[in-house]
Amino acid sequence: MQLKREKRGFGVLEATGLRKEFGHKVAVEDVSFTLNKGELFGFLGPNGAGKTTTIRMLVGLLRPTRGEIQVAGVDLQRRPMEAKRRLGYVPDRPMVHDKLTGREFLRFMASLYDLPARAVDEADHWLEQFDLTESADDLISTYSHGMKQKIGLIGQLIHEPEVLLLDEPTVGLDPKSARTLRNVLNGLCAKGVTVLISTHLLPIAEMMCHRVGIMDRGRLIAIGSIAELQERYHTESNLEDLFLRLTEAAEGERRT
Ligand SMILES: Nc1ncnc2c1ncn2[C@@H]1O[C@H](COP(=O)(O)OP(=O)(O)OP(=O)(O)O)[C@@H](O)[C@H]1O
Repeated sequence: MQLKREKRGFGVLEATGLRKEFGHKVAVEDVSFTLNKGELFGFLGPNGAGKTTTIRMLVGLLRPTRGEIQVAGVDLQRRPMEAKRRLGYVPDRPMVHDKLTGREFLRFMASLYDLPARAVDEADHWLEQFDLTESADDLISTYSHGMKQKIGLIGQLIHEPEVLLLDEPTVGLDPKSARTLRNVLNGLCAKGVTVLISTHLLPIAEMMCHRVGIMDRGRLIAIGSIAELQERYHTESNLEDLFLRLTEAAEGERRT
């Protein structure tokens, strides 16, 4: 399946030569990759590797110091509005408005994307799937962290993005919600949505993702399916062992 997808090679999200400097600090250095239509991509790396910085550049919240980003063929820097309509982004800390109810928040998100009011009614199935129907008319200030994560995600689904990026999406979710999230993401990919998730949960990434990319100290040090990485590094190790081996090897090379 995966090989077929890669041969088809329809790049929906393309990053070329991304670099981000914060003052003298280089947080991201020469990162390039292409994600295909319907692909579930795991973005991995130790703390401080540059994942969030890269994601924030990919969704247009941070301007790259250098490099280009194309979303479904649209240049994010030159045509930001057009590119951003095709994107959904759920940060690790939910960006939701405490003073609104869940349903009011969804109406607000629909208005940002100029969607008709019925788009919110059509989101009822998402509320149902994430067990939020009963609390949809409660103020978000009364929601738990996990509930805020879930309403934030639904707010990013109603404009039907072609590319969805989620930073640490399972943090704060109970086991049932985490499973629902996995099923929802698999369902979106089957419909052709491209999904990038950053996570430290390597068994989850191994189970869910078609390909993974491993960041370390600002650089993308490996990218491929688990089978491709095993072949490339002549091992049958699982993703956790591969991850530790690759990131420790990069550390060793820097020391020598
Ligand atoms: N606004 C900023 N100003 C200065 N340095 C920053 C800023 N944002 C990030 N950094 C630095 O850039 C590097 C990459 O950070 P980033 O948050 O992208 O890592 P990450 O891979 O998402 O880490 P984690 O897994 O811990 O969330 C870190 O060294 C961080 O301190």
